Amino acid sequence: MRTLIKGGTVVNATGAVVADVLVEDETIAAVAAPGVFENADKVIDAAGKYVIPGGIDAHTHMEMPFGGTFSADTFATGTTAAAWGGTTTIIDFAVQAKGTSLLSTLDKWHEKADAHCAVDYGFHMIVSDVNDTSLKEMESCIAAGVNSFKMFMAYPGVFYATDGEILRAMQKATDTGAMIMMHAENGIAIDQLVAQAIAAGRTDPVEHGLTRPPELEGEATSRAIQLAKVTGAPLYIVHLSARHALAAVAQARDAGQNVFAETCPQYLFLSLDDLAKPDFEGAKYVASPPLRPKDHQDDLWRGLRTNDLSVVSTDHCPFCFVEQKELGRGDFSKIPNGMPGVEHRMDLLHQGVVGGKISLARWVEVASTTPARMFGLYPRKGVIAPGADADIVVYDPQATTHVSAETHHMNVDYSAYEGWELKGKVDTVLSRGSVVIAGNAFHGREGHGKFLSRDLSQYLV
Ligand SMILES: NC(=O)NCCC(=O)O
Ligand SMILES: [Zn+2]
Ligand SMILES: [Zn+2]
Repeated sequence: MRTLIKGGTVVNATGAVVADVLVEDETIAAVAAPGVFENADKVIDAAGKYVIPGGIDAHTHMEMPFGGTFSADTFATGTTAAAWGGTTTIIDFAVQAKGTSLLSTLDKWHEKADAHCAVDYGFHMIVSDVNDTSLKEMESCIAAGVNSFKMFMAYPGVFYATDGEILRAMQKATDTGAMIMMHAENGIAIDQLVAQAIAAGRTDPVEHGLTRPPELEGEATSRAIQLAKVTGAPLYIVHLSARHALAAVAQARDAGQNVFAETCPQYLFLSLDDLAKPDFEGAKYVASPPLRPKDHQDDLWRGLRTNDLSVVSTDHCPFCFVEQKELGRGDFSKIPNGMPGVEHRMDLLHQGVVGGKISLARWVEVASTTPARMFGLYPRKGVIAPGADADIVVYDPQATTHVSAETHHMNVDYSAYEGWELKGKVDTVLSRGSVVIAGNAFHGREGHGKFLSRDLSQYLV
């Protein structure tokens, strides 16, 4: 099957050029000057549109157990929503429960995801129980294509790891060539602030933000960086939200350390003001780290330009407002942490292009190319080039995306961006050569997505 994507502006992380893209079966066969290829089984007219590598969302949580409930998207609904939004690969987190093994956890996540995903997917592993067995099992995870391990300096009693445990896991990562991903917030100090707020009767959602001050994200980020330096492990700070943490990352990078960081659209576009919305509405915006005062946003956009922030992922972790966020009415600490977003990352980031905050090429780089490189998928993913998987988005920069819970495809009853009109729209999406989105129709299928066994030899970008 030959598909020709004709006359679009092909945008890679290296720049843009008007070209035709020839797809043969699941793979990009050639990129050439317009008109070079004549015969194809199917022609997609991309004139006036961008032709970009499919988005890679390196941080999602489908069906994730949290706070006595599960995030609301299944792998089927979440990857379908991802496809609608131009994301053709997700990397989700398998979550080790304390007292269980990493390998049984991995089996469990395969059971949830295999044969259900609409686009390709991989896993990171959350290590919440560091001991001799689980450290040894990290090697088996790597052999099974999972070579990035998330640890938590937050959530004491749940996912929290002590500095000693982190140090041991980092040593293992250094020995095996794995990546440590860090949720960097000082959970011990935060828990005290949370208890004090509840005791004082301060129970509204905004307290979630006020009890997790940016200094405690900055402190934990610095501590993680020092532990990584001592052990020699590469470190990837997830969902960085605050300028304090960004400064620590920038300093380490300037000093030549292999420290990387991602931020998320919610930290670029939303703020503590959203958490402060009345009538419990702020619960929709409870995620950790919390939304910050608006003046952090300019620093994050600058970090994206300077590459101190290398990736934008969503941390998609949806909980329904009516039935799930409700668990924390009267006690903000019981609101399930997480926000929906997998469907709108590409469009939201495109607003950064429209507003002159990042270039077109940088949009593609932070949303697709760098996550591919960082997590061992490049050049199979993250680039429009011969030999790459034909994961391609035809993006119309002139059309408008209207965001609403009434029309989105995520399995959640609200949108954090309700009513926003975004400039630009996903027009057509190919996943390994198959058209999964065309105009306003979904042509994909549950089970089309394949598990991606990843190799981290490319992580130093
Ligand atoms: N971020 C969040 O609030 N929920 C998802 C779990 C995590 O990434 O820490
Ligand atoms: Zn986290
Ligand atoms: Zn997360």
